[in-house]
Amino acid sequence: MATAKVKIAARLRPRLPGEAQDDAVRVCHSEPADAGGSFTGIAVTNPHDASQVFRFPFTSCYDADATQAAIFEADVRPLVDIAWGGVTVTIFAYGVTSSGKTHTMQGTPADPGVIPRVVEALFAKSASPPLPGRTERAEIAVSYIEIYKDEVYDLLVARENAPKLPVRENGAGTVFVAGLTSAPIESAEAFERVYATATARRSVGATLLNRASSRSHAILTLTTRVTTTAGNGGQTVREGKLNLVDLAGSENNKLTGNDPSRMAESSAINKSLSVLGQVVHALNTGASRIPYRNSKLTRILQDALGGSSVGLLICNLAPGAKFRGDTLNTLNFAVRTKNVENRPVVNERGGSSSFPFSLPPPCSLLFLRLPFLLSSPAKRTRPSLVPRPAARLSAFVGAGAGTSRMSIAGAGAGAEALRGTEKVPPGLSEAEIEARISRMVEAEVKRRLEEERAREREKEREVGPSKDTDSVKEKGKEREKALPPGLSPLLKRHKDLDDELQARLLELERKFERGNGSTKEGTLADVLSPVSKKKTGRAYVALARAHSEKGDLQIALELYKRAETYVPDNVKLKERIIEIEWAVKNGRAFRPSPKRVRAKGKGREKGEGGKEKEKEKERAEEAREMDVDGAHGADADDQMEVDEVESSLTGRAAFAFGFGAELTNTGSKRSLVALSDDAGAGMETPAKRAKTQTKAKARVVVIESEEEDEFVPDAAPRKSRRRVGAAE
Ligand SMILES: Nc1ncnc2c1ncn2[C@@H]1O[C@H](COP(=O)(O)OP(=O)(O)OP(=O)(O)O)[C@@H](O)[C@H]1O
Repeated sequence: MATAKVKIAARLRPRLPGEAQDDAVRVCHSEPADAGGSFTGIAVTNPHDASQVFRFPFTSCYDADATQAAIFEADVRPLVDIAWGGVTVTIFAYGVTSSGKTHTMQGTPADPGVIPRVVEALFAKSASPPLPGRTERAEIAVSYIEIYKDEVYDLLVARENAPKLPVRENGAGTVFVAGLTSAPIESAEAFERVYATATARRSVGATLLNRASSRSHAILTLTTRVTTTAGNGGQTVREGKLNLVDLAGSENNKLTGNDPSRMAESSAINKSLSVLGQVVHALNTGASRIPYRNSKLTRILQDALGGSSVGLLICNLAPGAKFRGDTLNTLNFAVRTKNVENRPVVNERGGSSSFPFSLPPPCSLLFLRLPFLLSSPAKRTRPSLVPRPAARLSAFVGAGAGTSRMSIAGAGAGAEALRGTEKVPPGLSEAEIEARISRMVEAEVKRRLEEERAREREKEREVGPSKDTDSVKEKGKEREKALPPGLSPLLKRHKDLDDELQARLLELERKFERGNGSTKEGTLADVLSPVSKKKTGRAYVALARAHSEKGDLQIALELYKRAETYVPDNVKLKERIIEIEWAVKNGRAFRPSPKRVRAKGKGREKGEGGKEKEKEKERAEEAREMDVDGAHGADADDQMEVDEVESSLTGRAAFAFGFGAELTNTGSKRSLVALSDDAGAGMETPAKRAKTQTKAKARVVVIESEEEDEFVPDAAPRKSRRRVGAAE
């Protein structure tokens, strides 16, 4: 079956009144490129080094002057034709808050966006005459949901009557929203009325960046069913679908000025976008488990990412340095999404079609005549299409016929192991089933890690004198002895790394030297708990740092990339990788690592010894600065969960970076003070925010006076750092 990659279109919105004019983000159309040839795409000046420009090549790029019609004609209309032919098409608008997603998808009555234009195009198609000798009957229906704080609501139903809808999977593996209404529409005008009423129900709120900011993800689905009757009476039915998705924007809570209730929304938005980034990352790295189930958004969009849909990602960009960090995240997400491959199928029944017929989801077949605009909602019927839990679980653990995406390292055997461990009584809720599955996976991973450790210990016993000593001190000495030359001083300096982390470092170093890490790690990372992933990522970062200190940039790069497998959302890590890649590619020395900027006079130690101590702390804390954060040890799991949530709440953590960006040098300069705008997002309580603001002020002063500081770490204080500080 043919594959189709997700297409990307990038659109830069015009400056809004009050926004500063600068060239930080530019649309380039066939501009001369350094290596000859021409470049079309988006160019962004590196926030940390004005002499570098990141280039993101895209064939479809729209600058601030581009019209809604231009985007529709070039990128959307061809997809309408495809959907009409019986294929599922998903178009989603993605970008930071206030970047123009709703403007692009919805538009205004005077300047309609993608959605009204698609509807108009569908009705134009239904009115066009069929081929000679045939008759054609077209039916179009709409459904419309919003995902608000990870709950699904039907926007075609008045909110007070709209329950949270469950997301289900049918026997064919198709994910659908159970009980969702699907309203037939007879004309573009009828659609306008339904759409206007439904859109007014969408959760919208004011933030500092957008007076009408979407607080939910909205997915409008247009289902088309075209029945063609040939002269001999033979009939074919083609059913296509257009999912038009207006995602809520990732939010930097420093810029949005969100109050606590907005922050709760923001948290849900950023979390689901983070999962979206993880899904794309998992698809790109060929992971055996794609985390679709980690959010309703990704579960519902499953078909669009790695499924049977044709996809278009409209990447909305806000102009200027203020949004530059988010713009880079958006573009890197786009670069990664560009590599996601789908396998579209044509949904056609009857006749002599040579295409495979795939069963459409039950809801889209309903074409319910809905009384929702006219009569009492109590009379509405919501057919339950919920499969029996036991059946779903058996598919989940590999018993079904090819419908399961879930597997753990080692596939079949693991599935067997899981199957044997828990029986699922009928009548369990979805949440209970999920919880059981998580427990089983965790248990299985733990078992495997223990097995692996036992094997390692066995091997060590075989090859040399026993390293099993009673005291932790002696263990440490053994490790230092076993380290490759040049690394022992590193571990000495890293006194604050706990015993477990040191063991990991050693283990990872050995694995790396043996060159057997990569493929296995890809699968391990799939199944490790978030806490374990973070610990492993942190170990890799510390090791990478050691190699970069020795000047082994290539090895350091490799190790940083491995760290990324475990912590794919870590923005600072991605930035580090980009910087080293650039240094390696251009044969340059790697820049000094980012300094932790401290307020003058606070915690700063004088003299050479003080400086050295400070430097050591910086080295030891790099893993934490990389946001591979958290306290150490078994008792720290809660803390790490908190840190993980905090990290996912920052808009910057929400996206998976890719490395499609091409870096070039320019001679442009910019003010270092402006970095404070890009310094990253933090999701803070009011008390924490007050502290952060105080720190941020101090930081700006330091930046002005320390010209060599190019890197500003997140200002938000982290509990793990405080804990380390207390131990020092
Ligand atoms: N291409 C454009 N031309 C003119 N105005 C635009 C354009 N794109 C966006 N805008 C304006 O920018 C503002 C923010 O746009 P919009 O609400 O579409 O952003 P958004 O990405 O949907 O934000 P959020 O995620 O907060 O909902 C609006 O006032 C909108 O009218």
